[in-house]
Amino acid sequence: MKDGGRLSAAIEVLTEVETRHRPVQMALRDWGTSHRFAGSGDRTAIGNLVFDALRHRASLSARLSSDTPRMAVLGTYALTWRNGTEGLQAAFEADSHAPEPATEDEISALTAAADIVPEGAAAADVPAWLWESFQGAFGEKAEAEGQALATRAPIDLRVNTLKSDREKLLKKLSHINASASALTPTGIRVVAKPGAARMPHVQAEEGYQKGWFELQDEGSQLVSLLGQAKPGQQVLDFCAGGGGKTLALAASMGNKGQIFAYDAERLRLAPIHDRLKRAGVHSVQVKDPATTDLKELEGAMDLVFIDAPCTGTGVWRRRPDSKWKLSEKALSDRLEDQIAVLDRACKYVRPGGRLVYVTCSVLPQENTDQITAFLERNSEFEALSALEIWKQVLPECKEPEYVNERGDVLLTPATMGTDGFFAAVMTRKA
Ligand SMILES: C[S@@+](CC[C@H](N)C(=O)[O-])C[C@H]1O[C@@H](n2cnc3c(N)ncnc32)[C@H](O)[C@@H]1O
Repeated sequence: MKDGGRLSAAIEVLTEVETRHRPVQMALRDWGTSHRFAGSGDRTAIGNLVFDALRHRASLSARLSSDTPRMAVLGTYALTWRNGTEGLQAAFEADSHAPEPATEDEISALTAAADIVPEGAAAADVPAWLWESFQGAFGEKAEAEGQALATRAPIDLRVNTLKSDREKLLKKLSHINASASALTPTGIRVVAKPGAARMPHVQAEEGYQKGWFELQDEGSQLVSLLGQAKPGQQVLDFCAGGGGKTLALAASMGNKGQIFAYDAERLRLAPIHDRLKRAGVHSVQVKDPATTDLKELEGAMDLVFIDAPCTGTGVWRRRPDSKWKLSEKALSDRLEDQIAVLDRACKYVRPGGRLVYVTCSVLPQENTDQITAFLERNSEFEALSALEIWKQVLPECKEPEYVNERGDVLLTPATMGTDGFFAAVMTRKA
């Protein structure tokens, strides 16, 4: 396919996503199934156009004075991908599968857009109703933080130290331009490429199949380390889901001790069994909520790790469609979930043990405010400084820029090059 056909496909897919509210991955997959002639390069280019259009949906609408999927895709190709209106017109002319050629009005809007600088929520590509929260979190840097959340994310890998080491893996992965991560000692990064470029399929690598590494954002790796999980400890991963943090905790513990991996939704736990096997982890007991309660763990855990259900505003780079789907109702539901999870999970911490609360959100309501309210409700817990723990476990690493009075930390793409992650550490008074 040429670029004209790819533009046409991207408009079709984005229309499906926006008018029929289809999940973007599903809409892309269905398009691929009904257009079998499209090669993998075409699918990548179409996906990149759709994802980039979603990442910059608000700023494109403001700059182009149009909300249509067609203009969002044309704007992505001409402006974000820097092909210009000439490049766009050339793509129309060179391909009989191209969409309807751009009208004069469309070309003038695209030309004028180069000089239009949106402000506030639109400049930051943040939904307008969340702009106040963004400003609360970041003040003057709110626009820059929103813009960083609208960029493409790298592929981050966590070296599984139970089976491999970073030097060895970097050699094995040199053909995909993998390099050592800047912040974590066990991280490997493949930087994002622009335009229609394809990222490597790391799950096809021998090292992935053999469990030498896991796919995990560097921010997620860093907050896992703040648990300071040690060999021989008793740990409850209370919102274990697919087990990303469980695996990181097991590696920190050198496979020694016991991790109980629990999640309220048993289906979310399903992938964990294969992942544990592949990673060679044998220190984890999966606790199925349908068949077990956690009574015997009450007051007995050295560490309870809460990777809380949240709005996921910190991972908008990877899921740009979720940014525009998020509603006030969903935020208030997640806030309720977080209160329930904190109040339930804290019962399992032994006196003197630790409670770690993590979200992949940057909103103060889900982070600082949630911990302030928890500490007010539960006087037997007190805060520890996550920043001080950061300095102990990551002595070589740059420090997070956003740290609240308690020492809770917030990582962001703009400041740390990671997804957005918040972490607070507390202890049960002995
Ligand atoms: C952020 S996800 C966990 C991701 C996972 N830890 C990982 O690293 O792959 C949050 C999880 O919390 C779970 N959850 C929501 N409410 C819960 C509750 N009341 N008790 C326990 N888990 C809950 C959800 O099912 C979801 O799997």
